[in-house]
Parts: sequence; structure tokens; C-alpha cells
Amino acid sequence: MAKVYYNGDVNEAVLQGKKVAVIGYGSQGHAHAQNMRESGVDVIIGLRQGKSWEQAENDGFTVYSVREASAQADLIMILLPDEIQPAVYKNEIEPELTEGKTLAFAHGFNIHFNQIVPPKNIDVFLAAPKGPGHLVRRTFEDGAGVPGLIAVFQDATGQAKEIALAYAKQIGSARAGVLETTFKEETETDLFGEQAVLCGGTAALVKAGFETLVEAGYQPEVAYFECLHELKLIVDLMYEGGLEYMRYSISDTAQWGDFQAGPRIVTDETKKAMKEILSDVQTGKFAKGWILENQANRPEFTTINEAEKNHPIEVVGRELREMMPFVKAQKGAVGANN
Ligand SMILES: NC(=O)C1=CN([C@@H]2O[C@H](COP(=O)(O)OP(=O)(O)OC[C@H]3O[C@@H](n4cnc5c(N)ncnc54)[C@H](OP(=O)(O)O)[C@@H]3O)[C@@H](O)[C@H]2O)C=CC1
Ligand SMILES: CC[C@](O)(C(C)=O)C(=O)O
Ligand SMILES: [Mg+2]
Ligand SMILES: [Mg+2]
Repeated sequence: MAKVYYNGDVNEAVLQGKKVAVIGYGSQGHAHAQNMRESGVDVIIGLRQGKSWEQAENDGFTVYSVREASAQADLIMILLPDEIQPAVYKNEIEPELTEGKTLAFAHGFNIHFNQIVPPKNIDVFLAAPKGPGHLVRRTFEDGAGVPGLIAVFQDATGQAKEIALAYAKQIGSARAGVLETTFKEETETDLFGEQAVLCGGTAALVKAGFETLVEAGYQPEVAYFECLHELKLIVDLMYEGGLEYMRYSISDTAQWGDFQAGPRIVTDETKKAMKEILSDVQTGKFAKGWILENQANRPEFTTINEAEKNHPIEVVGRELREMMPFVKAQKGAVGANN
């Protein structure tokens, strides 16, 4: 079994006396910054003027321009959207990367696909929580953590791995378990997982199930509860005890249906499509397409995004969630009931 690092395995002293600049205060940024501050780390925030700047100040952080925060910090964690990172890095971070500093990421995309090429005399690592930022924060507040990966790309000081582990501990990941990986493995598995299973695969499955029921004349509200709302409850059981615990909790009728129908839904064709998706990630075809889409100002992304917001499952879901105050998205977020 792979070595898993927990709190007791980590030497947090390597971060003592160091100033950490978290660049970006979005999903991951707010969680890393707040968790580290509560762990006793000296954290500042780097941003442009705007919504996040105001939020970070309201949350009690000292906020600087990205250039100024990078100048002041010993460790710079880049938590900007992947597609924005290369330009901000070139203009505002790279000029401040003096010898001995540390540059960090939560996802390996820009290093692995050569969109950011750091100088050789600094440490470069990633600390990637295996979960969405809002849960990185919420789980930490609950006294637990989201598991994470660390990887070292450059070790100029000889301490890069220790620093990466200490960082992972301070954001809460070592409460749940931290694995060492490479930038290549993190980038390729993360992109594959979010496309084929976690986001792309699941969203397509949920929509197809909903559409099948509604097209057959069933009420959209019933279809929503069956195919979307209840998915969380089923996944919670998998999260707690794997497929076996989920199957222990459901009826034997459901379990028999699971064994019979599952292989008819995820067929050899589906597996073939998954292999093609993985290949597009590995060859860089996906990355190239995403970079070009951004250079063209995201025409396809924007069109699909608008259409998806108006899908009947979203329309009925918004209405139903209004009636369930305990189902809360992060305040102010799209789809939130508050
Ligand atoms: N989302 C997630 O849960 C996960 C993300 N990651 C990785 O973490 C990194 C961050 O992703 P994520 O948290 O989703 O990002 P978000 O989109 O949530 O964060 C965007 C932040 O970047 C700021 N920003 C955008 N453009 C600029 C700019 N030009 N200059 C300064 N600040 C800017 C925004 O500020 P403003 O309000 O001004 O727009 C905002 O604070 C990525 O590498 C991603 O792959 C890894 C694991 C999970
Ligand atoms: C699953 C999507 C993710 O990879 C994540 C939350 O881990 C992301 O890039 O947001
Ligand atoms: Mg991920
Ligand atoms: Mg990802």
C-alpha cells in the first residue's frame, strides 16, 4: 500500500516564521487561507481589486496586489483559475521569485503542460486537496479534513517535500491522509476524474435519467428527487463505507437492480469513451483545446453554460430547493437558496 502521511508524520516547523501569500480568494483560496490562519500560519492574500478583495478584507486578511504579496512572501500558493495563471505569473509573480522562495499550486496543469516555467533556484510543489474548496473549509471547521496529494517539481532547498507536507497539514489534509504523487499523475488523474466520473459523467447520467422519466410522462419533481437529490444520499453511503455499505443500506430489490442494470448503462462503449478521454488528457489534446477556447474568449464554454442553466432539471430543482432550507449552497453562489 502507498505511504499515507497523517498529522503525526509531518514536521510543521519548516513553515514557522514563513509568510505565505495565497494568490486568489475563490473556492480553494478562501479555504487554504482561513484553514492556515487557524493553524497559526502568517497568511496574506494577493488579488486584483474586486469582489474577492473585499471578501478577503471582510474576513480579516491583509490584501495586496499579486505583485506586492509575491514580493513579501516566502511561499506563494497560486489559487487563481488555471487558465488565468500563466499571464498573472509572468507579469506579477515571476519578477518576485528570488532564490530560496517556494512556489506552490493546488493542481499541476500549468507546470505539467509547460504554461508556467519557474526559475531553477526555487522550490516548486503542489498540495492538492481531493475535494471542492468550500468543503476543504467546511470539513476543517468540523474538525476533520479533505485528503490531499503532494508532489515536488523542483527541490532547490532540499526541504521542498517537508514544506509541501507541512502545507498540506496546515490546510487540514493530513487529518484525513496525504499521498505523495507527481505533477503528471495529479494532473492527468484529476482531469480524467472530473471529466469522466465526478462532474462530466455524473452530470450526464443525472440528466439522462431525469429526461428518460420526464419524457415517459412522469412528474419532473419526482424525477428530480429520484435522479439528483437522492444521489447525494446514496453517495454519502459510498463515502462512509464503500459500495458494500451502500448496498447494505438499500433494499435487496435495489441491489438486484443495481447488479442487473449497471452493466447495461456503463457498457464496453462507455469504457472505450473513458479510455479516449484519458488519452486526450495524456497527449495534451484536452489542454490545448482548453487553452485555445480561452484565447478565443470562451465561445463554446459560454453557450453550453447558458443552455445548461436552463435545463428543466435545473428549473425544477431551483423551485424544490426553495422548500428545503436545510439544503444550502454557499451564500451568494449560483443556485443558492439564500
Ligand atoms: N475549485 C476547487 O475546488 C479545486 C480547484 N483546484 C485548483 O485550485 C486552483 C484555483 O481554482 P479555484 O479555487 O476553483 O478558482 P476560483 O475560480 O474559485 O478563484 C478565482 C479567484 O482568482 C481571482 N482572480 C481571477 N483573476 C484574477 C487576476 N487576473 N488577478 C488576481 N486575481 C484574480 C478571483 O478574484 P475576483 O473576485 O477578483 O475575480 C478569485 O478570488 C486551480 O488551479 C484549480 O485547478 C484544485 C482542487 C479543487
Ligand atoms: C472535481 C473537480 C475538481 O477537480 C475538484 C473539486 O477537485 C476541480 O478542478 O474543481
Ligand atoms: Mg480535483
Ligand atoms: Mg480539477
